[in-house]
Amino acid sequence: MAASTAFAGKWDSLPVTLTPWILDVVHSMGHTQMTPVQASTIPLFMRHKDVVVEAVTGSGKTLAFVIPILEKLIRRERKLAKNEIGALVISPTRELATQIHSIFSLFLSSQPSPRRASPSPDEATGSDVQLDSVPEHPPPLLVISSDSPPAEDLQRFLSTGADIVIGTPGRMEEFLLGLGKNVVSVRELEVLVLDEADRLLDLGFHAALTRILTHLPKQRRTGLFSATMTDADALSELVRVGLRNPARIVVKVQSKKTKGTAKGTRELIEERRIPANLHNYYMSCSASEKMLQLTRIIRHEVETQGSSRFIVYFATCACVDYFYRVLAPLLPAHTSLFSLHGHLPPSTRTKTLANFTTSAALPSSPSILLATDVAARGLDLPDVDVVIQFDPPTDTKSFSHRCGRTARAGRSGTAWVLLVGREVDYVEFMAVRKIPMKERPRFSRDGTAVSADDMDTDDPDISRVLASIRQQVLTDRALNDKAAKAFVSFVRAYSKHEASYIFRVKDLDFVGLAKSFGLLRLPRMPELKDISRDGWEDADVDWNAYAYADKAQEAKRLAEASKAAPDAEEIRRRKEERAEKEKANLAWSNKERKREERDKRREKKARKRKWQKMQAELEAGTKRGQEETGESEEDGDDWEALAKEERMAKRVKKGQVSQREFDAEFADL
Ligand SMILES: Nc1ncnc2c1ncn2[C@@H]1O[C@H](COP(=O)(O)OP(=O)(O)OP(=O)(O)O)[C@@H](O)[C@H]1O
Repeated sequence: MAASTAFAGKWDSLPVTLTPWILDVVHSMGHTQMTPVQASTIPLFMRHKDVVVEAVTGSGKTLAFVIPILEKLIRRERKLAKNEIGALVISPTRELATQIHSIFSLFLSSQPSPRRASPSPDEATGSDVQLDSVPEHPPPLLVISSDSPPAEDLQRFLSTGADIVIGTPGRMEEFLLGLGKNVVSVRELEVLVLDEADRLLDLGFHAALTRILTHLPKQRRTGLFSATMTDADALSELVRVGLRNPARIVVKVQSKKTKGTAKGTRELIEERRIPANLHNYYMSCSASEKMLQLTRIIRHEVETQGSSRFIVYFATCACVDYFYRVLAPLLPAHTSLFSLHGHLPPSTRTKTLANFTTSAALPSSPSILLATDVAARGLDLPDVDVVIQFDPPTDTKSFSHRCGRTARAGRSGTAWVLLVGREVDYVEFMAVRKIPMKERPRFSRDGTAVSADDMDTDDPDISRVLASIRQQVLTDRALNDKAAKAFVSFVRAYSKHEASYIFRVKDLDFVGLAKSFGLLRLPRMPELKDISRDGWEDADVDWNAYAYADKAQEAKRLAEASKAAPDAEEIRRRKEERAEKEKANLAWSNKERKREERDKRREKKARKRKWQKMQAELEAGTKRGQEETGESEEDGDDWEALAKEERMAKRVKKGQVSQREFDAEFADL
């Protein structure tokens, strides 16, 4: 079905009636009307239909499955036993699972206290009547890879008797089929939801999901949700094995576009896979200018748009880790920086997200989260004004998910992506996928646009940025390690781009890129072996004296350096050792060569013997063939092949065919 992003009516217009306290919670969230995806999905999912739901980011998909799950469990005739679960939600990241868990918790903590129909005679006479304070529906359980062991999931389950379990695939499998196999009963399971289903498959959880699906009862309802539900083979396979005759719900966004013609302007309706209120921009600049333009976009957004909360996406964990350490002096004063990536411990990730979400971001004191794709999907971070993709994502679907962290639930937002050189072809690539982008020119120092003609003029601020980053790197050798690691990881990630005909390592401007990273020298890596180093200058560094800020790390470096510095005797010994090794290698390779030659000779002899034997058999067989009848087709083929071989052997003898051609033809005989 197609729908606009406008709201789709009040909650009481649903063809199914929601439980009053559920409706109260929805209203208390400030949601007076349903979004289109909620209006389409809730009645179907509540009415025992499997669903595959694709709707743009920030369109309210979470409530579209949370409400039906709660309604189904509330309406059960028999209460679930303590070891039974009624619903499962699986999501690809712990952050997203935690967010979904908190929404279920909000609902379940708002359920009315259970009342007994009439007090028992004892209670009626007693003055201190004890009402049952245990809620009818226990709080949900979260099972994610975290700092606690899987056994604790089970302990918490047994103590709360949760009906709804939310988790990541690996930990969920452990909970249901590993440690919890004989404890957790899925007999009564009514609903399974796979949130960000396509991502679950991209991350390689197909096998784990299939094992979980097979373990669950068949009469359950299943829902698949995502903003990018492509018809990938794996997804179709999942739908085939996990869903029964599902309803496919696709909520499309339509936006108006004015087109100028000779006769005036015309309004066109454009279908897009990003929110209608998202301003989606791209900027084309050189590699060395990327960092400078990033800082100028932020400044522009803060000063002219009043933006205060940003997410900046980088290609790898190492890039986030490094730029988090060196970016601050280039940003507006009083900026709070946060970093989030998959190599951080779970507890740090949780804390960072909480701090970013609650930081008092104002244009006078902006908050910027530097992140990898771990923060691309599903996260509902409030009031994100701007998303900047410093590096376009390797997975093309991530593009719309990253942009979708802003412009959520009808709010407006802005997204930028920085593209270098032929990467601008990405604009067309995304347009075909209904993700349109508008070009924005580069910013000059005073914040005005730089015309495309000035593209090649080197901005003096590029070297200022480079100098500023280098200056910081020089204060701590650890930063140099991080810079090199980030650079190498960037190049490696670049080679894995899905749109590989656009993002080609061989097109990378390594020198410009290295400048943008503020490198002190170019790292040793195969990709850089044959590049031109024009325009590159190593920083003037005394590498022996360049120290780690961390005292223990520096002491270790010095100790290793003194061990590593060889005296004359040691140099002579190493030389001899090397010569010995080379000799041994030479001897070994000679031996290897001789062995190969011997093997080849043996093979040749064996082939010859085989051929002679077959020739003899052929002669005998021809005689027999004259006496017998009814050869099988296969036998016939064999004889034919042998005859052909004999004919060809004769031609080899006459010099009409080379031995090599003969061998190639009959190599498998
Ligand atoms: N009916 C509604 N009215 C107004 N706001 C709503 C409504 N339903 C949900 N929202 C709000 O919209 C925001 C986005 O919702 P949600 O996170 O469910 O989106 P989503 O479609 O799952 O996005 P994504 O694809 O990025 O995961 C949330 O802040 C949520 O509180």
